[in-house]
Amino acid sequence: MQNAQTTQQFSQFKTQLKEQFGPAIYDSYFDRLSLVESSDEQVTLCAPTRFSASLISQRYLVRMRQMWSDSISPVKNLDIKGAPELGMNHASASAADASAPKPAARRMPVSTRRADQPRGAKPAKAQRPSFDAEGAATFAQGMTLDRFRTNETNSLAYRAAMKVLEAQSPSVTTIHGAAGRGKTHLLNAVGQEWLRQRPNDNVLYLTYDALMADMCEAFISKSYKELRSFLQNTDMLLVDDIHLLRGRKRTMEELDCLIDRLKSAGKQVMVAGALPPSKMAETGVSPRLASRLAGGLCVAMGKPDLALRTKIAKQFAEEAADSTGTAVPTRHLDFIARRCEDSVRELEGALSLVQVAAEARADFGGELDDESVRTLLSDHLSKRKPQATPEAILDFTVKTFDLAKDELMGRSRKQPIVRARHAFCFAVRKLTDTPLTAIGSMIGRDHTTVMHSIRTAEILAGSDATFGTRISEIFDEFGRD
Ligand SMILES: Nc1ncnc2c1ncn2[C@@H]1O[C@H](COP(=O)(O)OP(=O)(O)OP(=O)(O)O)[C@@H](O)[C@H]1O
Repeated sequence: MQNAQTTQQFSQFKTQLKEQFGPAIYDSYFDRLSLVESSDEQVTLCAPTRFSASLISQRYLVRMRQMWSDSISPVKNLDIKGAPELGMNHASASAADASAPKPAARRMPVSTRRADQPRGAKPAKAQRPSFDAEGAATFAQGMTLDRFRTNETNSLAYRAAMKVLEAQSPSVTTIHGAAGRGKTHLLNAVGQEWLRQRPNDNVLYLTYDALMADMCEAFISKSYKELRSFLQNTDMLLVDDIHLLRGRKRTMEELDCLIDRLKSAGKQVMVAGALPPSKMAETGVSPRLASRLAGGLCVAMGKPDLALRTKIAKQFAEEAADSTGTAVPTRHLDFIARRCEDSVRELEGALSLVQVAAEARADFGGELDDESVRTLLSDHLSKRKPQATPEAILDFTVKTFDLAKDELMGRSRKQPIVRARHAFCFAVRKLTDTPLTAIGSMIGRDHTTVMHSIRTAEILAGSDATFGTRISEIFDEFGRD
């Protein structure tokens, strides 16, 4: 903790600042300053953001240093740093021990991601902090490149991110896709990897909150010029959730100029949003900004397929097992990966719930059974069950057996194809009220063949584990357990 003397000195200093500059300037600039370090050599003050630190320094530093020396004690150097630079939470900076060693200075971006998220503990989407907390945040620790799983469904976005990191040519890269697909993760991963490779660079990670906080501050203190020069002093810019800026005319104008300037200066800019730039203007993003983005590389973050969801589920479970000692069985992971189709965030939510339930069971020496997992996730999953129609079951069956529709409907007697036909007939019969003749006509067979298929499927489901699993997958998909 600060000792009583330094606390008192700092409060005296703030009173003088108020008297000297008047309440309006005091409220805009000095009120949220806190003391980090105080010695004969050095006084360090902390402002909530790097922008406010740079603004106050440009305008008032010389006079502040003089005032400190005149009224508190002679000091060689007085500095103002943004909380992210100091690697500290501004809210806690005022309570920091002024005599404690200064945390190592880190070049941190203006970022709204909090740094204290445990690896793999929860869906890593961080809460959006308030203005006061803005300067405290940094990249989400768990959103690193090595934790980003890829396959063909997100390979375009991943490759584009690698190009940004290679920085061979100035570029503006936009990644777009629905919520929870991994755009923020990739942005955070690129920013962290960039800093790892180029530790002296200024990487600026802007989210809606961070940008609006800076814009507000610039508006209150009439300092758009300073904000501009602060933002332009960056080596690589990351902008998240750009679609949220819709309707914010002035902010979009500033951002458009910033991207233009950075691009002209040969810097890399990477942007994430819900929609492709070609559609952004329709939803209120300024046409200029949208067209600037459209002129760069635009790639979609695709919907994760089953293979990718399974990879992510395994990674999640391994990390959770490492930290808790409780491993969720693979069959539960497969079930969750099959059922959470739309977003990785939703997948992580379901995994978290099952992980906690598995840990709770383990506390009493038990294991989670299939029924418990289904019950646990029933709210979560029931709304997602597609309607069981013969056509939907046909589509899903060919996917499950990894066949083309033509093969299942054709004449081949090869075992995997015949088994897929049995599974299809069985599932349609059990899951719908479709008559045998109608099932038969879908696959070019008569009703006696369909009856035979259903009987064979019943026997195989009990005797052949692989076939049984595939039947369960079809039943899981359409909801009758
Ligand atoms: N390919 C992936 N590998 C590992 N984890 C992933 C992957 N994709 C997403 N995630 C995880 O899923 C969660 C949601 O991802 P993220 O926040 O990046 O989504 P988003 O596309 O930015 O969503 P929004 O548009 O709502 O901001 C995060 O915890 C993230 O780490």
